[in-house]
Amino acid sequence: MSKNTPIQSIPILDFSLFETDPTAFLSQLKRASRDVGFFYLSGHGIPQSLIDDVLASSRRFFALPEADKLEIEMVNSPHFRGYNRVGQELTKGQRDWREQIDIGSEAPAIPFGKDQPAWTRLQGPNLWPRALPELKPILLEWQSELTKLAERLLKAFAVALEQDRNVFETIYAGQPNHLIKIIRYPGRDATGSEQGVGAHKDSGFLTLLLQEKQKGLEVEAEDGRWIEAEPREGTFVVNIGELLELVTDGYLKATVHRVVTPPAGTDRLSVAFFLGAPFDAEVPLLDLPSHLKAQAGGITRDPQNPLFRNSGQNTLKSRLRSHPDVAARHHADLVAAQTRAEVVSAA
Ligand SMILES: O=C(O)CCC(=O)C(=O)O
Ligand SMILES: [Fe+2]
Repeated sequence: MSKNTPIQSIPILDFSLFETDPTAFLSQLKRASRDVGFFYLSGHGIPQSLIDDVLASSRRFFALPEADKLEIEMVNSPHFRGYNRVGQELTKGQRDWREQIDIGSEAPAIPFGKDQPAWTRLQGPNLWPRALPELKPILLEWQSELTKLAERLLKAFAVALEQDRNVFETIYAGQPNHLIKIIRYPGRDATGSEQGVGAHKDSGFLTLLLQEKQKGLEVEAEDGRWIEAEPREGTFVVNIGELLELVTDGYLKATVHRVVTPPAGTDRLSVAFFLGAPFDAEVPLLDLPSHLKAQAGGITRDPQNPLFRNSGQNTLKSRLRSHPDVAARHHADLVAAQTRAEVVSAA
């Protein structure tokens, strides 16, 4: 961490440089993801036409009559998929003033059974709105394109960390585990609250965030100031999740961020893609070369938020906390067990 030079802004990285001048790109990547934990990514190769389709169909979904949206309400899904009304999701126990759809990997549900690990309940079908059939094909293409982009980024991280470029293969090989959230933050007049989403770190490996036009995302700097990550056309905001921090023993940084409710009379649209690890994976702890190890700060342990090396257990912990209505209706038996879980030792 560069203690002497607190960050002022979020750096912009051009991924096409990885092909033309890998040494320069990797040094920018290391710096950005170690000092800040956040960067803009341009030159990513995702077609603008697909980006436009995703944003336009997301807008059309939120404009549907409420009854059409409630048809796919998340509380109907034991797998935490579907629509949440404004104020239904919690961050650290406080309401987030946003409406959203959660879309995960498409896979058949695993029948519940005593001998199954609890995370198997996370796997299952998505809920798609009947009133907007275009959403499914567009979002499935988005899943596939963003998974490939995240895989390319993880390979760049592997090389930057002086590992075999396939060291993260367990994360993206087979059926990768990802979650898309399509989010709309209503303006202050509609919410009466500042909290679009409360301050948090992302729990997976990598997050790729598409922002429409309205700002609101803020990143916490070392000195406690909040730095705006306003939308920049043609870019994604990329940030490190807690699992990538864990596997690098804190060399890469999961940074706290939040979204502030947009001004009265406006709203804000964003589409987040979270790459996790397959639910049955144990995340690898990397053996960094000594000169990198010397700069690894260790992970931040929070007794209120234990980190598990098992990906499914980790995801389930986050989902049960964020969606108490789904937890109460479908997983009451797990809620008590959750609190007895142990903090992982990264040693
Ligand atoms: O909507 C955004 O800009 C960010 C949302 C976010 O941080 C999250 O859902 O984890
Ligand atoms: Fe986040």
